[in-house]
This record gives sequence, structure tokens and C-alpha cells, in this order.
Amino acid sequence: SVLLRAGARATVVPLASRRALVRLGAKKQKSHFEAYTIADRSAAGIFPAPARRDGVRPLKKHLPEGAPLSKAPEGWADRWLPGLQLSHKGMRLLHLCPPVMIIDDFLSHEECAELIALTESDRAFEVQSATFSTLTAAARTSTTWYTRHGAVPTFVGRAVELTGAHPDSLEEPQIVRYATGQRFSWHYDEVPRSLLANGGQRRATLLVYLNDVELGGGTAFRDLGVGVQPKCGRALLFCPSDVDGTPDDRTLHAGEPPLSGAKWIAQFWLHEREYVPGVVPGAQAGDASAAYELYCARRRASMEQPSDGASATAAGAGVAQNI
Ligand SMILES: O=C(O)CCC(=O)C(=O)O
Ligand SMILES: [Fe+2]
Repeated sequence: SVLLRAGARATVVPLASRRALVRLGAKKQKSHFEAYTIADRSAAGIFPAPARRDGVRPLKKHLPEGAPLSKAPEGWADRWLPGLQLSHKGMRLLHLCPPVMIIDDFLSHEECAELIALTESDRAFEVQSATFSTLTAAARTSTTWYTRHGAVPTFVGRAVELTGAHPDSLEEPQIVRYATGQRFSWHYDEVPRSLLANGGQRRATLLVYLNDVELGGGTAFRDLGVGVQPKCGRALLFCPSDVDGTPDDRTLHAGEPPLSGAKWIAQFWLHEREYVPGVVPGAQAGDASAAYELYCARRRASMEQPSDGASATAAGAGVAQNI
């Protein structure tokens, strides 16, 4: 079923070769890529606006520095994520329609390190890009691991609190490593019609950067003029489709190659309806709800502990042990 899941990438548009991505700064190049001049990035990691594809018209300009969610019009999120927690700490809006948001410190550095370490354990299952469909293998050169929801209860809990989604609409968590120069070229996160029976369309992508990347490694939205620089613990949230599952072509995006060191990310996709996990051995319906309940129980337990003394420390360590 990994191959089936890989079919989800069948809509990939392999426009950019690795060389093209690395040469993004070439000013005379008459392609969309010239706008993604790595050297031109602002401190916030935002690209200058590229030319748009025919028929793709963002309704609002992006907000290069990001804006607090309080600036969004009333009812704005209803078209994508009606349950979105607009008051979530640290959330900034980079693009209004379609929405692109970042949340710094969504996971702690320790939680990020634990997700990376999970890939060394028998709880994560590595999938070589070469085993994905031909099209995807050409577009993606990174290494992917899938794991069960139960291995990452904190990530599940935070995702549910942020999006207001039912836990069982979350696909299996995915962890990806890009070695220097590896990338995932332009693509849509939407799933093809053949896979809609399991949970419907992907309504949201929640991507967390697990490490800082000094140079390159951004997530670029070609038609929105938005780029996001990896930062340890930073979440990126965007919506590959509307709430009714209509895919949004404006969300075409790419994972650029880190130019020094590796780049690690963890991702969740939120579906329209209940998604039954099937990629990882032993995964089953209800896994995500069970993980969410575990998260809630741990949170309650840590809140009941006195704020000082040995028992509080023990509770804290328990939470950190298993994200
Ligand atoms: O690595 C990134 O920045 C983007 C990854 C991505 O788009 C994906 O895995 O679908
Ligand atoms: Fe993607």
C-alpha cells in the first residue's frame, strides 16, 4: 500500500531539475524560477513574488512579514479549516487566500530531536524514494519514514488542538530527511481520485521543520510568492483543498534542497473524513484517537503535579519521553 500511497504524488509537475533549483538566482532565466533568488530572500525567508501560472490568481497578496491571525476577516477560516484555533500562540499568516500560516515553536527542540531519533528505531518504517511511483521518484530524492500515530502522541495532540480536526482524519505521520542537495520538486499535496475513498481529499498539510537549515531547504509556493525557511520547531500549515475537498492549484509547492547539512521535517495530512491508516504494519482505524487520548491524559497528569518537587520532574520527563 506504500506504492498505492505513492500514487498520491501522481500529480507532481516535475518542472524543476535539481540544477534549475540550485541556479534559481540566474536573473536572465525566463522562467518562474528566477524569482526564487536564494540570495534575495528577506530575513523571514520569504521569496519575491514570481510570475503566476495562467488561470491561477491568488485573491489577496501575501504578507511578506506575516500578520497575526487577528488581522484575518471574520469567518475567513471557514472555507478551509472551520475549527482552526485562531488564537494559537505564535501563529502568523503569510498568505490569506489560500491560507499559508507558520507557527514558531510549535514543537520544542527536544520534541523535534525525538522525532528524528524515532527514525533510528523499529517504530519507524523507511521507504526509499526509488520505491515510489516513477514520477514521484524523479521529483523526490529524499528519504521517507512512516510511523504509527501511537508513536507520536504529542504531535497528534498539537495537530488536533491547532486544526480542530477529528484525530482520525489525520493520515499516518511521515518523517522526511533531505541530505544536502536532495529535494522534492514542484507538486500538489492533493490525492488522486483513485485514493479518495479513504478519507476523501487532503484538506490541510501540517509540516514541522525539525532542524535549522542555514542555506536553502525552504518550502516554496511558486504561485503565491511565498517561501518558508526551515527553523527547528516551526510549523507550516496550508490547505491543498477547500473544506469541501476541491483541490486548490494555487498551492503548488516544492521542498528546496538544503545547500549545507541535512533538512528534517515531520508531516501530517488532514483529510475530509476518517482516514484508515494502512501504510505501517499493525496500524488500524482509531489509532489516532487513541494517541490523542494518551496526549490528553498525559497533559492532565502533568497539570495535576505540583509545580515544584521531584514528582513534577518525573511527570515532565514522562511527557518528553514519547512524542
Ligand atoms: O520539504 C518541504 O519543504 C516540502 C515537503 C512537501 O511538500 C511534501 O512532502 O509533500
Ligand atoms: Fe507537499
